[in-house]
Amino acid sequence: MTDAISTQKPIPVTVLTGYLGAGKTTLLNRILSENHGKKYAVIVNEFGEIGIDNDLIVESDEEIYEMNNGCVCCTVRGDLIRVVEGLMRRPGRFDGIIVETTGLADPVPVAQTFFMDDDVRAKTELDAVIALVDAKHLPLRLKDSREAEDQIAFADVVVINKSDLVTPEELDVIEDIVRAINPAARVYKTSRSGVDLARVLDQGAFNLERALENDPHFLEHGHDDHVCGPDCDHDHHHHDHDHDHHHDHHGHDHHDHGAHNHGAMSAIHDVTVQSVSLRGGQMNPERFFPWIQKVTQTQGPNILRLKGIIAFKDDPERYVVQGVHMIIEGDHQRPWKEGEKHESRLVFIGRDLDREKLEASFKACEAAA
Ligand SMILES: Nc1nc2c(ncn2[C@@H]2O[C@H](COP(=O)(O)OP(=O)(O)OP(=O)(O)O)[C@@H](O)[C@H]2O)c(=O)[nH]1
Repeated sequence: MTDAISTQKPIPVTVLTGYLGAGKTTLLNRILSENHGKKYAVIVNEFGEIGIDNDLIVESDEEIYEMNNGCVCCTVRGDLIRVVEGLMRRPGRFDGIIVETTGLADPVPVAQTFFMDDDVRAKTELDAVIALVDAKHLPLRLKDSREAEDQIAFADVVVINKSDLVTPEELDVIEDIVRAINPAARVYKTSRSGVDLARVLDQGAFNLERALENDPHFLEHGHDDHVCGPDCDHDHHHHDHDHDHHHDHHGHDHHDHGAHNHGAMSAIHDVTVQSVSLRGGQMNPERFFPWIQKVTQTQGPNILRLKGIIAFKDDPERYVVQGVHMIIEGDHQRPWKEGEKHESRLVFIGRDLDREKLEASFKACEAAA
């Protein structure tokens, strides 16, 4: 038995990184939907406590493991090792592992995970770190977030996404910027994360030598304080330890691998980013749509990301709303399932958000009983 495991080919691991809203889940959904004959185990990590990301992943047979209680690049790294070790105990079940990190994560510690633990190191192989870039918002991001630049710098493959939102000239400038930050990466330009999957999966692209050139301490243990600090918790302002992750949807094999965050915040991460999670009942669309328009128009610069699942009164389907700064989009997702609670959830991630005001005005969009 042990021999059977030890002679197994290492499982390739793809890390999806990229700032909030750049298109990681869109790419993940393509990987899960396209007919490539392979099975992937997916590990998702998100920022914000009410677990909406998982609801935005397409239904598939794949097993999805979520880690919501902190950022994968710091507090939940031990969890990542445990999840991967658990997966390794079931050889043959899947062909690869995909890790979708939060938009605020530093990919370096995530990549290190696959070299740190002997067991994980023996059985997995970091295949490639893929960074998604939002072509429209990159210039802004480089001004306000070190994470955005770090993600590009460390990637093996950079997918410049949302090319539909910029002119061809602007897109060329974005490509130049990306190549200046990371001359070694393979770069693709897409909309809707429509890169050929053969260009992102099974790349054998992760280059340890380059990682060591960039950071000679890459393989050293106890390296955490390099970027994150041992106590880092992005969600520090407001984490209410709401562990209700709606485990039953999609019929996925969900595992809550939440690490509990203790202690003080590291000063190195972008501590100005906070999330505000709202819950409400059934909404009146005539109130909700003008409200969300107004919020994004007036507070757009501060809203790095918004996403929600809205229950409209008398609507048999769930409505998904998503946004990055002023750009929002929404659509029906699927019918409410029998017994599923018709409630609305909305998460804002950004800076200087007025929690009380958002809460009260969201509540005011509820439909009369
Ligand atoms: N216009 C346009 N919108 C896009 C494109 N790709 C994705 N989007 C939209 O951008 C929003 C964010 O996309 P996601 O794939 O959820 O981004 P993400 O990186 O997973 O976001 P986080 O997990 O919150 O960091 C969604 O509303 C997408 O539908 C694109 O190429 N063009």
